[in-house]
Amino acid sequence: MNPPSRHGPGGTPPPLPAHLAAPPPSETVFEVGGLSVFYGGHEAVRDVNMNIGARQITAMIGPSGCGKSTVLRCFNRMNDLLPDARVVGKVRYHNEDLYSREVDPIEVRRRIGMVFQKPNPFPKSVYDNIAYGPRVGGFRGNLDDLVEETLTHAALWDEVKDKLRTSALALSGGQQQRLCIARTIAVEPEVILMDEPCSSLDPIATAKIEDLMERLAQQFTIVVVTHNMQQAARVSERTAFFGSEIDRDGVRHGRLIELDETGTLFSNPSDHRTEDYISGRFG
Ligand SMILES: Nc1ncnc2c1ncn2[C@@H]1O[C@H](COP(=O)(O)OP(=O)(O)OP(=O)(O)O)[C@@H](O)[C@H]1O
Repeated sequence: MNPPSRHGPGGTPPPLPAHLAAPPPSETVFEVGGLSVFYGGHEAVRDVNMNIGARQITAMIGPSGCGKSTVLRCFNRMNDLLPDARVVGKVRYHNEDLYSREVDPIEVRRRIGMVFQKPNPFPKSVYDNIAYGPRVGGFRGNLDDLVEETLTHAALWDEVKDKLRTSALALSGGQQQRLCIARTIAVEPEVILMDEPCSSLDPIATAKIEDLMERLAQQFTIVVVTHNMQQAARVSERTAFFGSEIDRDGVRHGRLIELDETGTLFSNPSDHRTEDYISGRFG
């Protein structure tokens, strides 16, 4: 006997109330329009247009030198720190111009944290790596509690709870990277940018970071640059594929070729360059 249809005796779904019929509008955190970045006279990446949705992982993939890290650094104005870099176009964060004169880049980097390719803990104790940012930010609560909560959140507490006063540099590479992620979330950012966070780690340490990323994405918006396509496929909801083009005068610049839901981008890309890259024919 067939189980009773959830749609009622006729099997036809009743129409949904209007307010449920449309998918909820997803919140956009970053809106990028006509973004180009120059290093001196060299246009590293040209005319990028993309949106980043809240509380999901967006991966940026593509061959070396096509501008992924350059674009990632635009999301928290890290390119400001490079004297030669010039950013043209629009980067809006919650509908505010991130590059407006009124915006304080230090506050931008607190709200939009960054984790780098090579773990770079401060040469301080495990405890102080976490406590440093909140202390500088004037945190007035119980620091011990904050350190424990943050390390627990970063899935590191059990491994380091007896080493809180030990130098962070004595931890393994994978632990150091999770400590750097913990240090980033200790100041309660909204966004975490990750630039190839697993490239120096072994597969077990990589798996732990990927698990952590998935858990953190329930609370934080994550944008990750990765060379590892499997990693992009495993962790991200959306993937941006960057490639490059050569203009008439023979100069190469990076381009965003395609951005889509990760499943679609890998199974049914709309641009042949994406397909060539993911099938290993290029890059
Ligand atoms: N600080 C810099 N000064 C000058 N040129 C730079 C700088 N950083 C990057 N570039 C150049 O900008 C272009 C894009 O580099 P970027 O590092 O953003 O690419 P990428 O896609 O992240 O590469 P990779 O995957 O190798 O990290 C390259 O031609 C690179 O040489």
